[in-house]
Amino acid sequence: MYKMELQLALDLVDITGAKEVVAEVAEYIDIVEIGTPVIINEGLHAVKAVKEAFPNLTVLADLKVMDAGGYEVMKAAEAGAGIVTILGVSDDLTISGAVAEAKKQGARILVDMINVKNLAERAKEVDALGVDYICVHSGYDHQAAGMNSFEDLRTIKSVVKQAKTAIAGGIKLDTIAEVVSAGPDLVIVGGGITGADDRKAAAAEIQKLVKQA
Ligand SMILES: O=C(CO)[C@H](O)[C@H](O)COP(=O)(O)O
Repeated sequence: MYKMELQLALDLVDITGAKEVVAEVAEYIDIVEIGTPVIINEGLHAVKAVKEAFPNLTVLADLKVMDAGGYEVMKAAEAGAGIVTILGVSDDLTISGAVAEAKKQGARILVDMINVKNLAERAKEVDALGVDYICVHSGYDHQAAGMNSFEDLRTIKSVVKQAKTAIAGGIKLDTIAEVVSAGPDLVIVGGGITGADDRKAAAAEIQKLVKQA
């Protein structure tokens, strides 16, 4: 049965803060992302700590790997990551190395298409490499310039045949309905939950819309 998933992205916290936020909203999310800034600051210890504290949640390590795909995936999976991110702009060898290692480790690969220029063409290529998710993403710098990835989601949905599709970047309560109606398999929300006055209520409301899809 088709079931859209919700991922909480944690970017601006340390390990203690990450565990506090997840404790508040765990019942509403399917996947918890340990964001790139957290891993830069804390290392893969953050992935390990969150997985140990919430063993029933899938933990995504947002490593945004660009090279040495197999090695990086191995280390993240050993720390407890169920999903690891690789950049779509990486070489095919990096992506296929990551996919092969993920298979060995029982983990999955999400390819982040941030800053990919030839989106439809690259999405087709990445799909053929056997990745699990292909994610369109407006990063913080794009968001600050008023951009989003809603149209990009439609583009990849029209060409991707095997992988699940995902969307990230600035999704909030006021845009979640539009995102959901475009039909991604995975919706990634960071600040829309972590920056809300009532994080639990925001997560509950976003989850409701995601699960109604
Ligand atoms: O990967 C990221 C930034 O590079 C973020 O985790 C992603 O954009 C989701 O966070 P937000 O909803 O706050 O934009």
